[in-house]
Amino acid sequence: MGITAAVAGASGYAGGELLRLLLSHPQIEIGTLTAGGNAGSKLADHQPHLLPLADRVLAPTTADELKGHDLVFLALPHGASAKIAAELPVDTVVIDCGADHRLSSAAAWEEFYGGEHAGTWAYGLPELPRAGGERQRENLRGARRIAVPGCYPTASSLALAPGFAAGLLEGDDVVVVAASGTSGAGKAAKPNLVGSEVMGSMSPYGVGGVHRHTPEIEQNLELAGGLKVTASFTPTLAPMSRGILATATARIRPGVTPEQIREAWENTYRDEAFVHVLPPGRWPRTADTLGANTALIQVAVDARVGRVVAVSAIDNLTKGTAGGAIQSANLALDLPETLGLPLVGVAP
Ligand SMILES: NC(=O)C1=CN([C@@H]2O[C@H](COP(=O)(O)OP(=O)(O)OC[C@H]3O[C@@H](n4cnc5c(N)ncnc54)[C@H](OP(=O)(O)O)[C@@H]3O)[C@@H](O)[C@H]2O)C=CC1
Ligand SMILES: CC(=O)N[C@@H](CCC(=O)OP(=O)(O)O)C(=O)O
Repeated sequence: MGITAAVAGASGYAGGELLRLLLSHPQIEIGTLTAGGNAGSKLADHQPHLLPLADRVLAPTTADELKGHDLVFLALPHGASAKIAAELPVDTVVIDCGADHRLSSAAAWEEFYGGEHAGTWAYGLPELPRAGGERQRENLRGARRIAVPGCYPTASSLALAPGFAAGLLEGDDVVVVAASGTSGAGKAAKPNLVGSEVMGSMSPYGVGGVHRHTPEIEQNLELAGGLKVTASFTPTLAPMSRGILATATARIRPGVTPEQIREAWENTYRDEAFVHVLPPGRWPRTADTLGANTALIQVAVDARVGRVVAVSAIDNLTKGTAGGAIQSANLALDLPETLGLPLVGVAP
């Protein structure tokens, strides 16, 4: 028998995207599917696009239901995964799409999320360069507990990490402004997310350094550069269902040339299957990443102000959640990292 995977939170957006991708994964069989209040209903009531699984009945989200699989994906709200994971066998590969285990600093957790920190797991962003030359993927091979990054940190960290890894940027003045599609907020209805409020309008939220992805972006850039990073992060909501466009800037160190910047970005991702630095003059668009496990990146030097401007586009549900989760699962299970993951999106 092949590798079996359970998906907790199968009725949600992240769970639905996990299942869409797992349905075409050649080595993973889909096992138990669970939900919260919707346990007992059929998957088709929540994910009508997943026809091959339409008649599957959602089980309650308990460790007993999830046990007995090689792999468990948790696509649950923050705070729900730590308890479940603690009850699963230590040799089960558990991939948490939520935030509970992303941060290494308990103080940062308490400041931005509140409550007790549940502990730190291997961070699931394989392409992240680390000071010293390694990639984060080295920490994911054979791992049994993996924390999937937040969608904004995936886009923002991949955008700026090459400059930090090459020692070309100052860490004290990072600014990130990013726009997200509404699926980033999950399925639960929220008054500011109904169509009539979102259509034809863009709006900021979490302004003033309070969004909980801020310490995660800083943590990643610190790993890449080996120096302290402080970032100002502002998220905005865009009238689209999927996609993130992050514009990230930082001060360039004295004496660094535009050629060094270009070379650092191109060298960092030259051998990566999913992360692409576009040719000069072409800019990332969210539409070009839809449904694909890709991150598209471009970088420019704003010489007047001595800053680098890096832009990245991802699909928040694919590379930003479910695709990234499966990429990390492949590494944990010693499968080819790209197995079952789409490089090609849908257009227009
Ligand atoms: N959406 C995105 O772009 C991203 C999401 N994530 C993370 O993925 C996780 C899931 O997000 P998303 O799919 O968007 O959220 P949704 O609100 O769309 O789905 C949440 C899922 O969790 C289930 N659930 C809710 N409460 C409980 C509970 N108390 N116990 C058990 N199951 C419960 C829901 O079941 P039911 O239908 O029964 O309520 C549903 O299946 C979150 O941690 C989120 O932060 C990470 C990166 C990006
Ligand atoms: C548009 C929108 O609301 N997006 C979510 C981020 C989604 C995501 O990556 O995050 P978590 O796994 O950390 O929840 C937000 O800003 O809270």
